[in-house]
Amino acid sequence: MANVLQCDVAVIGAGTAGLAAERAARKNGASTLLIDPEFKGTTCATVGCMPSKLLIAAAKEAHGIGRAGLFGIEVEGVWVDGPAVLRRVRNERDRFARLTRESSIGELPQDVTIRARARFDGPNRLMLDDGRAIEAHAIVIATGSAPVLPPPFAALGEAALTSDTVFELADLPKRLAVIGSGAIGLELAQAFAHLGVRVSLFDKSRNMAKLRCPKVHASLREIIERDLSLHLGVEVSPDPAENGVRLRWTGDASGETTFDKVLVAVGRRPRLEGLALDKTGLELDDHGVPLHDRATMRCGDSAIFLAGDVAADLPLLHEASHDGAIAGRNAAAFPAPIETTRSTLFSITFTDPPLATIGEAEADGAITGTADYADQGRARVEGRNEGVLTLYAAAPDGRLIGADLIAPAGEHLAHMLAWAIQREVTATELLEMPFYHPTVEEGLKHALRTICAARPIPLPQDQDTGAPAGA
Ligand SMILES: Cc1cc2nc3c(=O)[nH]c(=O)nc-3n(C[C@H](O)[C@H](O)[C@H](O)COP(=O)(O)OP(=O)(O)OC[C@H]3O[C@@H](n4cnc5c(N)ncnc54)[C@H](O)[C@@H]3O)c2cc1C
Ligand SMILES: NC(=O)c1ccc[n+]([C@@H]2O[C@H](COP(=O)([O-])OP(=O)(O)OC[C@H]3O[C@@H](n4cnc5c(N)ncnc54)[C@H](O)[C@@H]3O)[C@@H](O)[C@H]2O)c1
Repeated sequence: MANVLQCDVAVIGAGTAGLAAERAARKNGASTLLIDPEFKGTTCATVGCMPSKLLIAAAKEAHGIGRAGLFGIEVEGVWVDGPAVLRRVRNERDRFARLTRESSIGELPQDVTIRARARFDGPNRLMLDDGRAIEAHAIVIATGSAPVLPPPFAALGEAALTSDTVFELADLPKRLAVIGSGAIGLELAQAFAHLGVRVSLFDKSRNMAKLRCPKVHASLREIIERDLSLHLGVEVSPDPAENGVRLRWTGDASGETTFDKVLVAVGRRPRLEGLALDKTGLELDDHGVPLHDRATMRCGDSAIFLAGDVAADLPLLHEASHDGAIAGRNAAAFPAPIETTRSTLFSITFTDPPLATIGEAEADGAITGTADYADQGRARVEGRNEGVLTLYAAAPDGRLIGADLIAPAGEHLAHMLAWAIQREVTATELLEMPFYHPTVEEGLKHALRTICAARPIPLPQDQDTGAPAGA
């Protein structure tokens, strides 16, 4: 039996979710094993959040210099050193990955980490690719997700990039096609465009980033079309060409052009292949993902839990980390279920300006209020006067339930709104809060007052209903 390891909780996958699950299970008194073939650091640090934000940071600097003329500042002789930009992205990325390995992974107790690939051999038993087996009281699956690369793009070889390979480029391409206008497509297409790459962005859908508010979508479209060539509602087919790729598109528009590289950002699939889920007896949904309860992350009435992107609920970093904490705690407490209230749904896409979707858009009798940032005081001062914010509130009291926005300082506005929505604050109550002048937060007042006027809901007593210059 030397080749059979025993533990209370086995966690498959040492990404953000798996590390959180192992930590939570151990903190709750369980003996744990954490299995990963590589332990190379998380997707976030190696090929996800951090390298993408590093590229965006470089793009922001380059774009800022281009805007200096607006303020009467002339800058000459500027050029983008592509290899240097990408070197910094990789150097900083490698530092984040190393710190993750040294702290989150390196400081785990001895004998917790198992360097192997796992698959199920029964609901409580795993087989490892090194020949060993693990028997566990409960098991957490935290194997993450991988980019989808449809066969016609896979056939292009090195000319087709995904988020796994794009940060390895030695230099910026001259002409780049980006397929998919979700979070990855929008962020990277705009960043490359701001770094001087000629970018075309394609999507088969007419709606970018699954946006709910048509006004916010129209504003996003206007902003994106300033930077690059946008083709929505098209089917794209690629062919290899000398030194690149020939793309043809048909649908709402048609055309063909040659690009040096194609970045494919058409979504990510949960990494479930090779896990032999058939040995678990779990019920799967249409996409092969085990049915599970987001309040406990437990799959049916089994001792198996999901955490992170593999659950395919909300493939976001803070959700992966929360999933892991919930799954690990519940796995340690198994079979006693501990229900957790999930936080307000919330995603930010780091375009310039940032785009965010928060909470719910629709409810019976939902009221909306919109703020336009095209002429908002502080936004105009900064030369960043563009964007739209739509707030959703529930009848009858104007409780805030959601928002869609693309706005200057949008990531900060989005946090403030997500926190207010989670606290079930009403439009009246938010208007009672102090608003400093001149700030982009003042732009919210118009949307909040529109919501109050729509019902009508009382405006706060003793508050001026006017507006200071440009607010
Ligand atoms: C380009 C990009 C940008 C992003 N930007 C953001 C952002 O700005 N903000 C945000 O919130 N989110 C962002 N995300 C999403 C975020 O990175 C993910 O939601 C998060 O990293 C998922 O973590 P995870 O633990 O589920 O998966 P991972 O970190 O991928 O961990 C899964 C682990 O499982 C291991 N594994 C797989 N199969 C097995 C097996 N059979 N046996 C053992 N181990 C296995 C893998 O080796 C891996 O270590 C971005 C993603 C991408 C791709
Ligand atoms: N800032 C962030 O939080 C951030 C950043 C990057 C990624 N992420 C996470 O990573 C996930 C994956 O990102 P993503 O952008 O790859 O996926 P996505 O699901 O967000 O968007 C994919 C897009 O590709 C389009 N598409 C699909 N097939 C296509 C085809 N054949 N031709 C043309 N268009 C096609 C879809 O219509 C959709 O608009 C996101 O859902 C997000 O959760 C988050």
